[in-house]
Amino acid sequence: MLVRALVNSKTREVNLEQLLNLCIVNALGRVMLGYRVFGEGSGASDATADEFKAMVVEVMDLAGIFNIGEFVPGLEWLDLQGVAAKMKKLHKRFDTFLVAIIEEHKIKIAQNKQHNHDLLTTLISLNENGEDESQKLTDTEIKALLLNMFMAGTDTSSSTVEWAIAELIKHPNLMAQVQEELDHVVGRDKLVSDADLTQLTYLQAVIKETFRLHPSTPLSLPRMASQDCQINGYHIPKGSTLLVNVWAIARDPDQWTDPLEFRPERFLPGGEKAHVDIKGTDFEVIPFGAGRRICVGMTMGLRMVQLLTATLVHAFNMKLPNEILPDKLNMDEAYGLALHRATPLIIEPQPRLAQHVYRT
Ligand code: HEM
Repeated sequence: MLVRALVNSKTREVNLEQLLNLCIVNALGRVMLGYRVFGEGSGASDATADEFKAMVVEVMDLAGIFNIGEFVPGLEWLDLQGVAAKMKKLHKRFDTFLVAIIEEHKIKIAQNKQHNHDLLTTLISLNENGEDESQKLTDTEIKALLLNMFMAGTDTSSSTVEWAIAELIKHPNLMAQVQEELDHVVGRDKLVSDADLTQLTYLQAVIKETFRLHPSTPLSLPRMASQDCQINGYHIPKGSTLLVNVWAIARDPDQWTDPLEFRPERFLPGGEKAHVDIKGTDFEVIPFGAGRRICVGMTMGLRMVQLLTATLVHAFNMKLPNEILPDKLNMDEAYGLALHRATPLIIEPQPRLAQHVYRT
């Protein structure tokens, strides 16, 4: 869908983030619901997709606001910035969206038309066939689970791909190395597939470096101390909210040489961090968190980011519009719970594979 949408794009300039969001929600939709959520897959603009995307972005922005009421509990009821009121409104919009999806699924199951082994079918069957009451999920719990997965999986994955592509455009020599590796491993007669990923060592290093410099949830997700404890000599009272600054940890000059430089080689054999992975066991880079509440979608998220980045770089050369030079590309970050680019990445894609590849 990604390649088709870019090749068929009516405009020369493409807003990559919008398109990536659509692809990722559709990929999550296929796992969770058994079908694509949006569009017929052509990548054409879709009002429902835009509405969903707007809701996800709004919730991330609202969650990232420094809400005075959360830090001065006496003021919470005043909702001075209107955050709670906006959240409640948004909740209603999400609820309508999800109720429609669940009802449609139930009808299909009742008519025996739901043959996929998707997550929602499993959740509904637990709801209906759970052996005792404690095993049954309510519709509210199912809605919460779906929302949790869609929310946690969409923006995080799409913004990482967008940062990876931006870094590669900014560093044409690195882009050339990734393309060379892809041409060597995959060739120019077909698209890269899931099965090729393990052989794409340089691409994997690029993705790790992207997660290091641009972790999609820079303060991870808030945790609450369940009991009084001491961390590094600091007393943490029970009930405190704790934020782990994943962004700062991965730029710590005591841990990383030239931490602000985008340098994938550090993760390659012989590099300073050759044995460091990003899956929660090496604490100097933990974009998916760590421990018992580590991201549940890590494997899928990582796979999507690798495959989408590889597909874009393999299938297209990418130019910036208006003759902007690569080294002038704006890399500023926007403020919010998720780490977005301050300005969306607009590209002019130019196909670079054999023509027949784009017709499949
Ligand atoms: C690039 C992609 C992703 C990144 C960087 C990411 C990052 C994170 C982080 C940092 C956390 C908090 C972990 C902690 O508290 O230690 C988290 C939690 C979570 N993620 Fe992801 N995530 C990604 C993709 C996904 C996907 C694709 C899904 C679903 C299919 C997903 C579902 C979740 C859920 C449900 C939680 C909450 C887990 C819990 O505490 O119960 N994530 N993610």
